[in-house]
Amino acid sequence: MINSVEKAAVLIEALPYLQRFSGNTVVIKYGGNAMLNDELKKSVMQDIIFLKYAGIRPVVVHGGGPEITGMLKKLGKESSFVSGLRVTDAETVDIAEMVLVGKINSEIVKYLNFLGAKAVGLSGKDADLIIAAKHLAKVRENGQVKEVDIGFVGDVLKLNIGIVENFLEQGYIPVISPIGVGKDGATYNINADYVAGELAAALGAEKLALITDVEGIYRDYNDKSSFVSTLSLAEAQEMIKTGSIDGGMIPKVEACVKALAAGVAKTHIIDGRKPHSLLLEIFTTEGIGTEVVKYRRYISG
Ligand SMILES: Nc1ncnc2c1ncn2[C@@H]1O[C@H](COP(=O)(O)OP(=O)(O)O)[C@@H](O)[C@H]1O
Ligand SMILES: CC(=O)N[C@@H](CCC(=O)OP(=O)(O)O)C(=O)O
Repeated sequence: MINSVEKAAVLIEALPYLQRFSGNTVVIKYGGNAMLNDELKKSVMQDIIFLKYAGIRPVVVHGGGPEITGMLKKLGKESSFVSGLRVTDAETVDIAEMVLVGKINSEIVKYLNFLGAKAVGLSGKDADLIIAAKHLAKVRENGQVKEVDIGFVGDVLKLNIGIVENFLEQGYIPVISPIGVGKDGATYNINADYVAGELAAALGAEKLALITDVEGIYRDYNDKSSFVSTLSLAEAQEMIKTGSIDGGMIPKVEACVKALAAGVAKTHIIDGRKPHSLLLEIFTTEGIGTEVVKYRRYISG
């Protein structure tokens, strides 16, 4: 057990971060792989509430990939992914919407409210928050990049961010599902990382934190000693090019790139399997995940 002096030291270590971030917006992407255990879910929810009561304005974007895959499986449909994105036919987009908006979003909202927040759920359809356009997946073949149609998968074309700003002004925690609506009237399934990156950019957030189920980024995913705690934007982009960042990590890094380019100060990839990883990353000097920053010389914090 830590003694009272050590307890006070932990609180004092947080002080400069509380001073710096109070009043600022932090976009948190809560990935489906970090929702699979009830204890950890509780720890993420508590961390979000902590941020709120520390004067920060949290905005939550959630995923739910494993739950969508599970529901599709129950209905006899196998899932397939191209460059980390789900191949989404008309039936799949309906199921994705039901799982994301009907189940996961409302569970998160319920949980945050139970813990003492005022949380409100939004899908990209509410007040036309997320206008989407069809995404063409990029596949590398024999050194060439090819575009592939993977169905009702969307990119964020435009965010009508006013509804989120209004809720933030009124003290709510907005909880957003990655479902968008196209100008063609179709519903689009959007990777939650992309939505989080775009929201962080549009809100002028201080930070983007992507909570997932790996420690952070490895230079070589098969070599766990190759963990990197800080990456520059250019290094991260190079790692996508060379293939050392692959699969579900691609949209995360692309989201970081989008946010950093728009002026977000720091982006973080955090291990949701570690209790209170969000608080540790934001309020301690060392942090515990990978931070992706515009330039490596950025002063830590
Ligand atoms: N270089 C890398 N470092 C860390 N993870 C990587 C890397 N390359 C690919 N990945 C993969 O990215 C996954 C995280 O993405 P994903 O499973 O989509 O998470 P989430 O559901 O949280 O969005 C990791 O579990 C890992 O398999
Ligand atoms: C197009 C696409 O891939 N959409 C994702 C949306 C959910 C998501 O992003 O969930 P995670 O964050 O848990 O991976 C999907 O269908 O799985």
